[in-house]
Amino acid sequence: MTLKIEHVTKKFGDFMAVNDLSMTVKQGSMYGFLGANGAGKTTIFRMILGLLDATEGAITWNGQPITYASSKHIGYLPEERGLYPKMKVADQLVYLGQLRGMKKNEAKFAASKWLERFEVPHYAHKKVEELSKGNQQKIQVIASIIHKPSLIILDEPFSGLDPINVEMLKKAILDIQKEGATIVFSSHRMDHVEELCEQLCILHHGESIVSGTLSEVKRGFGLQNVRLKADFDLTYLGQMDGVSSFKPSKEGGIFQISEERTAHELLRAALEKGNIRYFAIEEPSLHDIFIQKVGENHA
Ligand SMILES: Nc1ncnc2c1ncn2[C@@H]1O[C@H](COP(=O)(O)OP(=O)(O)OP(=O)(O)O)[C@@H](O)[C@H]1O
Repeated sequence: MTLKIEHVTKKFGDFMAVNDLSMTVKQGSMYGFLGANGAGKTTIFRMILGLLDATEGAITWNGQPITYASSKHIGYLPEERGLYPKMKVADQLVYLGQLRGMKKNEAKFAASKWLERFEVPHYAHKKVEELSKGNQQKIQVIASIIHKPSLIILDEPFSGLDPINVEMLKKAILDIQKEGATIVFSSHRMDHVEELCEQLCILHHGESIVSGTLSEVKRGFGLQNVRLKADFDLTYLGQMDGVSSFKPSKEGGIFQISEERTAHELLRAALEKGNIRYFAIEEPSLHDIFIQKVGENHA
């Protein structure tokens, strides 16, 4: 069961929201979409789910387009959260579970299990509107996974959650993946994608500007970071041959380099000047890659 997106384009009138996007998400993997506001993430999710028609191209799950009939096997956390504010939490989860083919008892059991897991069992009999935004978000996440879907699409699942709840949700998502689900999510947080996803794509104005496994993306970037801390100002080293950029930090700075020998030259040059307190060659973070690639493609 593979999710395949093949040469998909979406136009709204003359506006190109998604341009010739192709990708394959393997069964049981976790795929992350990164992109600035308006990059096209939600539009792609809606097309995957069949809520929007692609202008061109095809999207299939297990070889077939997703339709209402297959929706029992799909979980979706929409960007615009859509719970019934006046309905009680447990009643709502059971109702939504039943809509996706669960028996009432099964849905009740699953609802209480997830409410416990997300540490909100005491809200079961409260109306959704009485909950804080973050807790409503947790209920909405439960609503999208309660029926044990095999494909789960989460549009910014971490937004609005505090750090404790972010960790709780990450762990839950990883456990669901371990049980075999394929998970696709969007986020503005690079670290979440870096930590969770095997594959990712950076979208910019509806086009994929970087995609692949995390290690392919990092290797393909071609630059590494050298982090140096010293008792003196390192700015002058930013001019050295082989250094493509220098970012000063509190006690030193980060140099971007394309060849490892430049790292050793930097260290040697710095040691000639004075005392070095820290030296490390680091792979680029997704944050570095995002900033650089989106910057290069900025229209
Ligand atoms: N129904 C629509 N009609 C016209 N334009 C639309 C429509 N839906 C989306 N767009 C446009 O398509 C582009 C992509 O929007 P989309 O919501 O997919 O972005 P996104 O990456 O999810 O952004 P965000 O991170 O802000 O949620 C935007 O420029 C948006 O204005």
